[in-house]
Amino acid sequence: MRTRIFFVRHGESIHAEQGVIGGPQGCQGLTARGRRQAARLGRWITEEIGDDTASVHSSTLRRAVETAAAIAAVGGLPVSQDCGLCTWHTPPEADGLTHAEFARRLGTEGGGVYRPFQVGNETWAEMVTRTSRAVVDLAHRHRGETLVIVGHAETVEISFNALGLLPVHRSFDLKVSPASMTEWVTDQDPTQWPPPRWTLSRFNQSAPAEDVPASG
Ligand SMILES: O=C(O)[C@@H](CO)OP(=O)(O)O
Repeated sequence: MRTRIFFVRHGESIHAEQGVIGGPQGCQGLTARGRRQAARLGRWITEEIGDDTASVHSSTLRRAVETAAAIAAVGGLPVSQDCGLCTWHTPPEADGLTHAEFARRLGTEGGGVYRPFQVGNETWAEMVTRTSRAVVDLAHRHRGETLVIVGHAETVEISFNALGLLPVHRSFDLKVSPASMTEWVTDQDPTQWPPPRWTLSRFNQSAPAEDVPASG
């Protein structure tokens, strides 16, 4: 029994171009380039899935929902949303602010792994637990299948905690590009105790270039 999870970071997004907090209000979805990236990613991932039973799961934020829809559309895959897969649950009053304004209005001293960097924000440890729970629940429900999880830079980073069982605080950074794919695989049962051993088989990869049909 093989269980495979493709973690995808959404395509280029309007909130990143604007440099604002992209919560439910601040996220305006993908840019035109981001939509093209998502469609290309969809064609690549659909090919990689082959004949496996597969499903697509995204965070509830528009940039991830649009990316997931584009991927699911290629192979006619079922798609669902889970707020457990969202990036930081920032306070509502921060949604749509620039990062500088967020820090100015709500920044607080003594932020760390278990304390927030802004008043009312989630802590890193809380997000690791919330996202890991969502990922592990999906692996349980879909054991023996292939899952596409479409989220954020943090969703991909936290796959190292959820599946690789790294400690909550990492002593190195991970670069996760928009429209990238990271793949984890296990031949063990994801519902077993002690936890299964997963293999990180690809990290932060972009869809390969496609042949452009000759015109005329
Ligand atoms: O919300 C964001 O701006 C970032 C946070 O690092 O995540 P992503 O761009 O991947 O959604």
